[in-house]
Amino acid sequence: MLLDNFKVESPNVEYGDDSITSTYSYQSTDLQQKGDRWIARPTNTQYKFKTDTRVPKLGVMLVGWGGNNGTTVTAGILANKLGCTWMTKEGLKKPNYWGSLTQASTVRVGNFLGEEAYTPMSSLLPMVHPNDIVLGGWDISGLNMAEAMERAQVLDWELQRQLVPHMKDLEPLPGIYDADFIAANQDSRANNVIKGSRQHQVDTVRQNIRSFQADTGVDKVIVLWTANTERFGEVVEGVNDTADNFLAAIERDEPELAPSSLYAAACIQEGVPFINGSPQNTFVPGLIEMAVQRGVLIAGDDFKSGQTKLKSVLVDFLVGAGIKPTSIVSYNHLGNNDGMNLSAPQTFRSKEISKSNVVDDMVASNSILYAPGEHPDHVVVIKYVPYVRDSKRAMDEYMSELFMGGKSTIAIHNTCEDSLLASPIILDLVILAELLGRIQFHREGEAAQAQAAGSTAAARDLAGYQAMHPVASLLSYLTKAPLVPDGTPVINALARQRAALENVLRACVGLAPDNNMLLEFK
Ligand SMILES: NC(=O)c1ccc[n+]([C@@H]2O[C@H](COP(=O)([O-])OP(=O)(O)OC[C@H]3O[C@@H](n4cnc5c(N)ncnc54)[C@H](O)[C@@H]3O)[C@@H](O)[C@H]2O)c1
Ligand SMILES: O=P([O-])([O-])O[C@@H]1[C@@H](O)[C@H](O)[C@@H](O)[C@H](O)[C@@H]1O
Repeated sequence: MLLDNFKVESPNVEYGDDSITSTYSYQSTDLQQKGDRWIARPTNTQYKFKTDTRVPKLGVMLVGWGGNNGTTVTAGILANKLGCTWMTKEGLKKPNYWGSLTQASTVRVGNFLGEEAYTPMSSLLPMVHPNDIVLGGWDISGLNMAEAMERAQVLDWELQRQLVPHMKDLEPLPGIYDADFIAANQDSRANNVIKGSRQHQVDTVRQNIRSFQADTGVDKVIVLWTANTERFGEVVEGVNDTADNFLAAIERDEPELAPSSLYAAACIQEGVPFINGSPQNTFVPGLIEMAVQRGVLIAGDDFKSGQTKLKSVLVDFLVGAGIKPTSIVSYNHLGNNDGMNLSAPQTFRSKEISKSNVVDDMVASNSILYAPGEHPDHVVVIKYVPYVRDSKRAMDEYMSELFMGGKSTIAIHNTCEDSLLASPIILDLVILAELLGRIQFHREGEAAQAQAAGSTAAARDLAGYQAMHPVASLLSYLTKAPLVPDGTPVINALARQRAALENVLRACVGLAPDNNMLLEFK
């Protein structure tokens, strides 16, 4: 059963005019080693959460707006907003937001008279609705969104035809272009670029953001990178290793500053969240320091949309079942511009890294199966085959060792329009990033200590509440290579990632995590 009108009544939650406050008892475990024995002590920490329930008018500026993902997410929002339907050989199609965690997934609330009861994830806390998002952005290719949507060849023409009048006047702003960071085959489309020094480029992007907010009247802006995958940038001492060095390096026009990092620097200086949907190391140490100093949300890297998303489920299942994956080969070919850009070794390497590291946490979780330093063979292959366009063909082979010397081979073939997988993820990233910006918390005792210590206003408000850490690891479910605060665990297992996000949202309305024990029925 689906509960579409849902509210928690509890002494632990209060629904106010502009906020929801909750008291949450966070259970964890304190581990200590005593000789050759480990002692686990359950802990119980009282948290208070406060969620501002005033949902803003959200503006989203996409870097790479004219790409397959950018045009598809734009078209998807318009089709839903306009209620477009279109006929195909399979019959009438209607718009939806399937593939979006926030818009099309549910959360178990409990059991009613023996029937499991669920509510839409979007009903847990007030969130931006995708239909209300105002889009803009930059692209080094000057095509308007209607022309770019046609170039992308993702959506049925019967739908595109209806959307052309609504997209032909959507023009991408000139982008920051540096041929050294993407494949040479992208140069021919770079006809819409910001000329001049890197300082001028950053200043221009900052002005673009301010003008977009003023012209559209949006309350908040979030910028998301869905432009081409860049090569990994070098971390250079004195250039991009600290916030101050990064800003000075821009002024000196240092060449080893990637366009994606320049956009991010512009956003962080404008106090605008920046999300990286590609695998390159946009967030060099200097940018992370800048974001943390200024309390600006950053998140990434690389949308987790298809082959890797499945891998973060399958390997978790195998290792969790005590089966030992020993060889993982992930091959795919695709024919879109992303695939063309990835046909260059330096950009492919960025993607190879993000697609390969996704099993590390699961392998490390089971030392019964794996000796120290042991891990499965893991190969990633991506080939560019123009004919298949956006319809990626993924073939995976998982070999594992079983009971008594047995072997298992799982072979998977997976065909999908890559942009139809990524577009809902783009929506989730911006909707959840906006929501996280409205959630504050404090731990028992900390608020008083902070107030006594006269904590800086930026760190806490008068009631002692503080914002979530600017490095938004809660968005890990949506990324292949989760960006996490220094010294914190990188979790790739999809079920754990989803549980972390869902349980924080539940805590904000005073609901405990779903422990799945169903003791009432045992
Ligand atoms: N399923 C998916 O589609 C998926 C999954 C994970 C990651 N990604 C990543 O998302 C990104 C976009 O994918 P896509 O299929 O839309 O690619 P695309 O090539 O169709 O679109 C990228 C767009 O970015 C523009 N661009 C490149 N550099 C730019 C810059 N510096 N400034 C502004 N615009 C710039 C290009 O002109 C192009 O229009 C890629 O990096 C891809 O690896 C995609
Ligand atoms: O999300 P996923 O399917 O594992 O990975 C995808 C790759 O397989 C594909 O080759 C690439 O073009 C996409 O950008 C995406 O990264």
